[in-house]
Amino acid sequence: MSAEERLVSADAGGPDEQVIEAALRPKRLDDFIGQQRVREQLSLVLHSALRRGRTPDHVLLSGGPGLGKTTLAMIIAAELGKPLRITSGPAIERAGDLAAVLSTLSEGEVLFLDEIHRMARPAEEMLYMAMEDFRVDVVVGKGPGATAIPLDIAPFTLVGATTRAGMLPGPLRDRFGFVAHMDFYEPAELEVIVKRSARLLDVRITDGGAAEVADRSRGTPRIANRLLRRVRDYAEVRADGVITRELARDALTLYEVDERGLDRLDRAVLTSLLRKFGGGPVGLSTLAVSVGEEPETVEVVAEPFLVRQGLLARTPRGRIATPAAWAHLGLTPPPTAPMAGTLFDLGDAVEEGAGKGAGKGAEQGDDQDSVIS
Ligand SMILES: Nc1ncnc2c1ncn2[C@@H]1O[C@H](COP(=O)(O)OP(=O)(O)OP(=O)(O)O)[C@@H](O)[C@H]1O
Repeated sequence: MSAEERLVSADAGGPDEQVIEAALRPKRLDDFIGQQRVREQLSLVLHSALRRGRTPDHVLLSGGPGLGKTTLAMIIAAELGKPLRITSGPAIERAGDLAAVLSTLSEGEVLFLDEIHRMARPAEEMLYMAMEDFRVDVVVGKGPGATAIPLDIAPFTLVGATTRAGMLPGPLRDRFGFVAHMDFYEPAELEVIVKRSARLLDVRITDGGAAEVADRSRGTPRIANRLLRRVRDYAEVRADGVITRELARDALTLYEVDERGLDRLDRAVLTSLLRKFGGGPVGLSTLAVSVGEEPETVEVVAEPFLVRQGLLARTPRGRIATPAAWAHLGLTPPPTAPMAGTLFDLGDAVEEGAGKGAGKGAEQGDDQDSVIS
């Protein structure tokens, strides 16, 4: 099962979903829900630049998919009253691609560079100079006869977005005057987002209905909006169109999204770990075979959320279930289960498992490169 096929995937959906997402985006900072510290800090950066009549510092937004980075980039342009140009790291394969974008920017324009960590190296170096001096060197010709022609560009604000801040080279990160880390949202914040989206989609929802959708949305607005649309379908076909808590619960049970936001794959991995392997430790490949999936799918698609929820830990000896996993699936751990009846320090287990080269004599070699995402 790929990430795109999952209702609870935080990755962007197809073109149809993107049209709906665009309609649901808050347009101004005041409408942006949650991320209070980021919002306040950003508001200061933007408004002080506006008062001074200068372009604000470049902004780096880091955080998982679907948390609102694109939305914030659009809001930044709107607050500044400037146009927004959108491109992405993978679209910039050569320095010339970047030069073409930079040289056509108008004064004060906001350039949104999504997935900035995936930009080609030579383009990255060109970007350093553009960010600092609003100038690029365009190289004409090849070999010994090549000449660098300096080209002035209009002062602009770069908004870079990345899901992997750790992969950005230091010199690039240092050129951003403001770095914002976007966290997962609290259920109460998601509840407000769900209600706002329901209003825009002309869907009737009770407080309880919104809370139920929010609780199952894995801390991510994109997932909340997607679940809301599926629950709306259910409400329209099977009921009178109003989303109550009970209806949301029934609908999401039908879509196999449980009360903590786990879906069928997550639960299959967890169930197998508990029922077939007594809670572990078990190696990634063995666990993946037991649920009929590729190891990569289990590792990339299912595990990060299970780890985040404190249900599964990656250790040098393999994957283990935490006491919370037994409780979530309503099962009693056997006395031999890892850490049964003890207080479980997830932090230690995670760190051991994540360390490079950790666990040379690990029970399952396929767990050694695991990194907690
Ligand atoms: N704080 C928020 N308030 C209301 N809606 C939000 C908020 N954050 C995100 N959304 C909604 O969630 C959806 C996804 O947001 P967005 O595209 O900005 O995420 P992203 O972080 O850029 O994702 P990706 O990394 O995949 O590009 C949009 O429909 C947006 O309206």
